[in-house]
Amino acid sequence: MQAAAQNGTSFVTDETLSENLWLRRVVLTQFRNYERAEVTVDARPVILTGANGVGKTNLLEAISLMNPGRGLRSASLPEIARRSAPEKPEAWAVAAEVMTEDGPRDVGTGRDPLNMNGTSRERRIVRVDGETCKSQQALAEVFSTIWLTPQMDGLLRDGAAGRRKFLDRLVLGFDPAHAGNTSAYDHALRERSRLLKAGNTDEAWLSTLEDRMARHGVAIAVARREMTEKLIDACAQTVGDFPIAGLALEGTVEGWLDEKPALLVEEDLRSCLGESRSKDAITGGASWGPHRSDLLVHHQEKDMPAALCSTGEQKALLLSIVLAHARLVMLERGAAPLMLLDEVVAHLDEKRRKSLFDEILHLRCQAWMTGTDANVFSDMGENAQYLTIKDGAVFLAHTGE
Ligand SMILES: Nc1ncnc2c1ncn2[C@@H]1O[C@H](COP(=O)(O)OP(=O)(O)OP(=O)(O)O)[C@@H](O)[C@H]1O
Repeated sequence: MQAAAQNGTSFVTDETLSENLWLRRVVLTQFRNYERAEVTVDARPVILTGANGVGKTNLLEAISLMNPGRGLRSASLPEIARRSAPEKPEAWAVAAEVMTEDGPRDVGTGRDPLNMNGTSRERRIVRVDGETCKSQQALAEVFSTIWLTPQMDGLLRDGAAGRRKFLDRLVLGFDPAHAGNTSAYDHALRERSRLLKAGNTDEAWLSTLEDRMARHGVAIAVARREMTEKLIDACAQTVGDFPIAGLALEGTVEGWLDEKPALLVEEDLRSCLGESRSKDAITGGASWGPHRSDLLVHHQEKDMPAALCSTGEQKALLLSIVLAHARLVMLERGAAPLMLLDEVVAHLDEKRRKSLFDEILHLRCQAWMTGTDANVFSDMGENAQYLTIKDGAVFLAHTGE
């Protein structure tokens, strides 16, 4: 496999490249349109083609679920189960063999047939190397994944929630504990809102929840700040034909961290939450905390906020950030993250497409890329492997020219 960028200027050199990380086998059971499908591949990038609706995105979604969170569609557990009317949605599972520096690892996830209640409290099962794990964090410890999908096209234009989620996924690539902090914070925030809305003034319970929000919230803000700082440097060294994305993290808690140590910021957040109870009881949510922060993105060369850029320019900015992140993960964890690029390539012009392929090959990243037309991937030649999907089965298509 080719290991050097042809015309990129990546700061990841051949000396810093080490073992790569890749999926060798993925098995889907009762997952969306798949009754059972098995895919075995090598370390090269994977090109997935097929007609509309054959299940390309579903396969990427299955891979994305082998990470903490709700996957690339933010789906609920019952929604994913294969609907084969008149039966009701049931259990589903995804399993994979991941090749890592430490050898092959087995990861798996799915809906627990013994605990299917369809409520938000239902949790998916996570298994790593045959052991059932207490939290999804165990998945992030094995490998990290980053994705871009057509649903993310409005990410730089729409509300801040999507950008926070995007940034949190980038943080996870470095810090598996971030998954625990975000879910503990969200849980405490929801519980506090519920109590306040119900007019409950139980001081001890509210203080406990606000203490949790302060501790996990400041940990989230610290991690997001560190990630943004690293990304600012990495984005400045963009490769090939991608624009430089200027980044800034906007948020009150992040601002406090510029001025004082994390422990004092925790105290400030705790007391602000305590003081805003009556207001929050009326407005819902919480007036303070990292759930109100935003990742601001700017097109440096045009000196233009990303939201005012064209759809193609916004996509190029997002890819520029994702590639910068992959280079950072490569340097810090020794292997680039898995990349899931759904319907991304067809929308790039030829120069950018080539830059993307060069960087993917340079980083030895197993990128899974989908499209309806295999021709747009022809520059990959034999550096990639080609799969096609038909009638719920995945086949090896051809080896590229
Ligand atoms: N829970 C489910 N059970 C059965 N089928 C489902 C379920 N959820 C989605 N599907 C079906 O899976 C099919 C494949 O969807 P998917 O989004 O993966 O297609 P795709 O190949 O990416 O298509 P496109 O090229 O149009 O983006 C769709 O026809 C959809 O209706």
